[in-house]
Amino acid sequence: MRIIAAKDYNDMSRKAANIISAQVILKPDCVLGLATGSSPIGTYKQLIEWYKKGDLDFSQVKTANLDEYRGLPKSNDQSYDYFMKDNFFNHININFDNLHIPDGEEPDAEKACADYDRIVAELGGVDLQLLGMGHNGHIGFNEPSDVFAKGTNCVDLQESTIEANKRFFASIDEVPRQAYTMGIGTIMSAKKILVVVSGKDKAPIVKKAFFGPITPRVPASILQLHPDVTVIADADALSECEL
Ligand SMILES: N[C@@H]1[C@@H](O)[C@H](O)[C@@H](COP(=O)(O)O)O[C@@H]1O
Repeated sequence: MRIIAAKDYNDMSRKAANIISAQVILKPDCVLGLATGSSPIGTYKQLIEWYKKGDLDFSQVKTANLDEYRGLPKSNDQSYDYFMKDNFFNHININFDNLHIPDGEEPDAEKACADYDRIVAELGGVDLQLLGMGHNGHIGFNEPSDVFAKGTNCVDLQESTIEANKRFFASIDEVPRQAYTMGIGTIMSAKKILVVVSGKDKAPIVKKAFFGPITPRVPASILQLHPDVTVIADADALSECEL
């Protein structure tokens, strides 16, 4: 695991965008695993800027997103489908047929999860997986648990996650209670993983996840076992670690 110290959120975002750009330049038809949340927004902004300058071509890139709220229509501005279009896909020359996100509108959880596992398998796996991390160490929406989930699964969101995400909804009652998420097994099978993390509020979990014991109680801790993980964290997020 490489831990790269960034000065601040913008520096973290530029460094992460550089790594994604290199992936797209080296393999124009790569499969990017993408994430939502506030952590990767700056990375997407930077990639859009470089695309607009003519430095990047996404026309052959395929994507697979980590997760989606169960039961939220795609048209809802808090769905991850909407988020990805709004923050990234609508601004680059990506082919919309090549975009994949778990189907939050599919009420049959077993079907939604099996379909998504099949889609990711058909893509031939993920070349570069971008990840943020929740305050409890969740990746995608894989919440702390007794086991590491292998494939796509339907999760009950923890109170702390609902609390953290309520800022995006009109009220806490509107935050969905469940989500479909790519499993830890699938995340771990990505060829490369890039984690972006920033802010003082993430400092305790950064220490636990990347320097503590590997346990499903801190889902991101399993990344310590992956052969090619780069964590880009800003000074605040690293403030409790001795590097
Ligand atoms: N499902 C997403 C995760 O993929 C994301 O990593 C996490 C952290 O979000 P933020 O980057 O806003 O702290 O939030 C959500 O719960």
